[in-house]
Amino acid sequence: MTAQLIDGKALARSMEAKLAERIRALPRKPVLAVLLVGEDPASRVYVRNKVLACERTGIESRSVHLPETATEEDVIRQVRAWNEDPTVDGILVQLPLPRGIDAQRVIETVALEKDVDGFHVGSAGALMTGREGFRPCTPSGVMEMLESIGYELRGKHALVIGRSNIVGKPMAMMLLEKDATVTVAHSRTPNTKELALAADVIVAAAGRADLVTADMVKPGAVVIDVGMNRRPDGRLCGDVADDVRDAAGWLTPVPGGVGPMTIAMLLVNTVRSAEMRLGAK
Ligand SMILES: Nc1nc2c(c(=O)[nH]1)N[C@@H](CN(C=O)c1ccc(C(=O)N[C@@H](CCC(=O)O)C(=O)O)cc1)CN2
Repeated sequence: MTAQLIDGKALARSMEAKLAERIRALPRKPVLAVLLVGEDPASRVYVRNKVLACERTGIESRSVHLPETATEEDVIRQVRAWNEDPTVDGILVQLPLPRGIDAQRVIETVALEKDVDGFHVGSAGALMTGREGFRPCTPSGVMEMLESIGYELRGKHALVIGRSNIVGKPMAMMLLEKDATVTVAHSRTPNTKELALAADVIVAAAGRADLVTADMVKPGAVVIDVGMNRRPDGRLCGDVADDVRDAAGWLTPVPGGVGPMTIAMLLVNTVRSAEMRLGAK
């Protein structure tokens, strides 16, 4: 069996086109404020891709780039300024932040109604209790990808590998909300292979190349690769080994899978925030 690929880039582009239409119906462009701190090369790429996606869709992005030497107070001052600016609909602080800056404190400073990353504890609580709120972009993108193939999660066994606040935990909540039976494995889980072999859906989000191999995958399973790693030769790869193509039924590629969908969902959240602020929804 060769897995069918779920093309995240194509799905993201079709979502952008629909968003562009919604934006044209608004009295002004939605505004996304983007804060990058330091010189992390990957973060620079992601922020650039977000700004480009905003341009394609008709969202105004306002970027601020603070130096590596910026203090936590510098970062918080910038976030507070955007909180108070009524023309800003969404605030994004690119992670990771440089060492010495308490990322959680910065995230909690973002006004809940502008938390388009969905990382604020209030947004996390809303997700946990099934209430309305902004949801983290990567797991939301994964849910869109599953929906795009018409996958019915009810009663299925889903394994999430990774327990981060921005992917693993919210991913588990969203799968649970759709009536999947969810297991979360992590670095201390002794029997990840056994759990994976029993899973209909595997979401690999541990940040380790080749973590999921073909011998861990039930034939026909859906395998979602959230990993973003670099091989020693510089090539980008996910957490899922190449040979999984021969075992899975569906597979997301890296690049061109979950990454572009993460950005698309950020745009969705930003447009939704603008619509709420402008009374359009
Ligand atoms: N504030 C946030 N910080 C981080 C988030 C986030 O959702 N919000 N998630 C990750 C990084 N991330 C988004 O910022 C992200 C990662 C990868 C991609 C992407 O499109 N990747 C491309 C390949 C890009 C490349 O060439 O390197 C792909 O997969 O095709 C988008 C967003 C951590 N930080």
